[in-house]
Amino acid sequence: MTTTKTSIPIALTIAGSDSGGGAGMQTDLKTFAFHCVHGTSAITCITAQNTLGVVRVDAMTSDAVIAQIRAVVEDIGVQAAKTGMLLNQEIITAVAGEVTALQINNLVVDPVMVSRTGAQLIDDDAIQTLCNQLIPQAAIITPNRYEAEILSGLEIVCLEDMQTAAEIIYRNISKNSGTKAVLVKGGGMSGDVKGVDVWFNGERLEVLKTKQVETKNTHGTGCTLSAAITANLALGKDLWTAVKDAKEYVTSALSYSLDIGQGQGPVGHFFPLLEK
Ligand SMILES: Nc1ncnc2c1ncn2[C@@H]1O[C@H](COP(=O)(O)OP(=O)(O)OP(=O)(O)O)[C@@H](O)[C@H]1O
Ligand SMILES: Cc1ncc(COP(=O)(O)O)c(N)n1
Repeated sequence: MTTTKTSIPIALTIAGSDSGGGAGMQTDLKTFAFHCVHGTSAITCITAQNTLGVVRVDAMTSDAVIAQIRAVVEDIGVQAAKTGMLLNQEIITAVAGEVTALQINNLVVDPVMVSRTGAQLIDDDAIQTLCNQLIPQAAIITPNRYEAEILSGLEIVCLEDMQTAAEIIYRNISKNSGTKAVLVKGGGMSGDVKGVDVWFNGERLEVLKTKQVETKNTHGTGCTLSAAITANLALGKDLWTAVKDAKEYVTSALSYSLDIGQGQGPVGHFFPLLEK
């Protein structure tokens, strides 16, 4: 029997584990797989979590996180990477150092701070480190409504606020960095703006709108979106196309969200295989 050598783009997720399989690393790897991108991972922490919320968080040591990133990059190599839940200052400093040292390009930073269920997913003193050390190395950052409020210092209640926040965040981080764009996500908004995102790249302010999906099962939408952007960058798409296509993907996955557990279920990553 002859074997075929298959080449495939590689993406890395640096994120926390969600035992419920709805957010974090598990979601990232499913999203990479859907896009036919080989997924690699560096676990930052282990959450005991389900559709109702986060019960417990255990951090990895920063040395363990560094070793995972090096093991992947030095042997396999990555075309794109994303960060999710980084939890504490030590881990953020370690990840930022490795991104610089290993020259990891096409970095998507999902500045995970607060979960949809209200659980705090980062230590208070770590937010400044995230802003100073990691975010400036990102090609794009993807804050949700609450993270955008923290990063911009603005209360966000309408589309105009989202637009102003995107501009403020971009201007704050682009001074000394290579960050190309900010995407403020609207899953946490209400009314007509729910599910509407705002993109700003220093020149173009765009509103990204697909269809609004009526579902309570939205756990992990942010992780899915940032992982899909990462997969698209690994596939060689330009940043804007990567974001637009990722937005379409998350909308389709939301349309097939999974009614599991007693709380907020996850999205259906492999929707073409699911029967309505
Ligand atoms: N009901 C909805 N209908 C359509 N799109 C939605 C809906 N809810 C969220 N989205 C989209 O999902 C993506 C993720 O945004 P969201 O604001 O939910 O991120 P997040 O809060 O980081 O997600 P999570 O923390 O749940 O992983 C965005 O593109 C957003 O517009
Ligand atoms: C490990 C991990 N990473 C990220 C999130 C954010 O996702 P959500 O806001 O949907 O809970 C999470 N809950 N858990």
